[in-house]
Amino acid sequence: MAEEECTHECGSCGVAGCGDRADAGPSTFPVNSRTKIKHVIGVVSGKGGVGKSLVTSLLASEMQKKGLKVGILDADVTGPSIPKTFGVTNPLTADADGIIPASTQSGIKVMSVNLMLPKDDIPVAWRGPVVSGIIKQFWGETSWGDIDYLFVDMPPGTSDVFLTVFQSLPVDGIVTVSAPQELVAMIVGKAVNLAHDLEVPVIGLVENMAYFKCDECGKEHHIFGEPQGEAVAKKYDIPAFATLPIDPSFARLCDEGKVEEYDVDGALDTIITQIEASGKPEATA
Ligand SMILES: Nc1ncnc2c1ncn2[C@@H]1O[C@H](COP(=O)(O)OP(=O)(O)OP(=O)(O)O)[C@@H](O)[C@H]1O
Repeated sequence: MAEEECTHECGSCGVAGCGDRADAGPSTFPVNSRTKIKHVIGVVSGKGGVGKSLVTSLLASEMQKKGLKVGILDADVTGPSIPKTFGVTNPLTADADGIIPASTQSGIKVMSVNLMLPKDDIPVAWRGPVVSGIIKQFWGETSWGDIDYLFVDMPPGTSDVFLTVFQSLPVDGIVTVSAPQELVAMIVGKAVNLAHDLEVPVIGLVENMAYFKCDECGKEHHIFGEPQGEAVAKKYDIPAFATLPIDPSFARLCDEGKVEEYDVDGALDTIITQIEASGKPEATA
């Protein structure tokens, strides 16, 4: 169910995305004067640890390599991993116009709560309304500049952050990430159905860790069971589908903060083509 239990006391309620609010709907949160974001793409997974942040990072890197202007809003506020994946450690700064996002080696702009903490191992244990407030700040108080595609790395599952982002930011569509286990596919179905409830198009499905290719025999082994992403994509009418292998170099490059150096060798092209094809003319003016 997409709806929160509503007390109808909007003034004291922090659930920014509640459908009963008078100000509900896309673009509820304004942007600052130095921001022009054309398209917003959410990256979601029904379950943690399936590679959602990796897929966000790879999609962003691939689109940046194509010459597009790309940003990442790390909405996984309690488990932020984007700065580490890109090796971004500089603390955020601000000027009179707003917060200045960090920049990766290739120029992807990044906003993440980890860039606001004095040490990156300090835990963030905040309730939903506070987390929603942070996302609002990342969206509205950041001087993003010109961005063609802003990727929003969502927390896993379908928490109230999901509602905040999808009802309050002008999201063009979502890319969902799964791994081959049946349970994960079932949980992805929940995220897809919620996106449908919120009228957010599902652009693509990436089945991560679909196989492991043996260096010696060249055979593909299905470590986590038979891939089922294609069937899941068909079942939910998701227009683009892609797979990524289990590749130890992903983990190594993420740990070293060098994810931009990975060459996906066209593996995400179907998703990228669909992202480019399905964008609304313009998300914010
Ligand atoms: N295909 C892969 N091959 C090898 N390692 C991978 C692969 N995909 C992800 N990993 C590794 O698994 C770990 C979890 O990945 P990631 O952080 O992207 O997952 P997540 O779904 O975003 O997790 P959470 O939702 O809990 O934040 C990372 O260390 C990442 O490098």
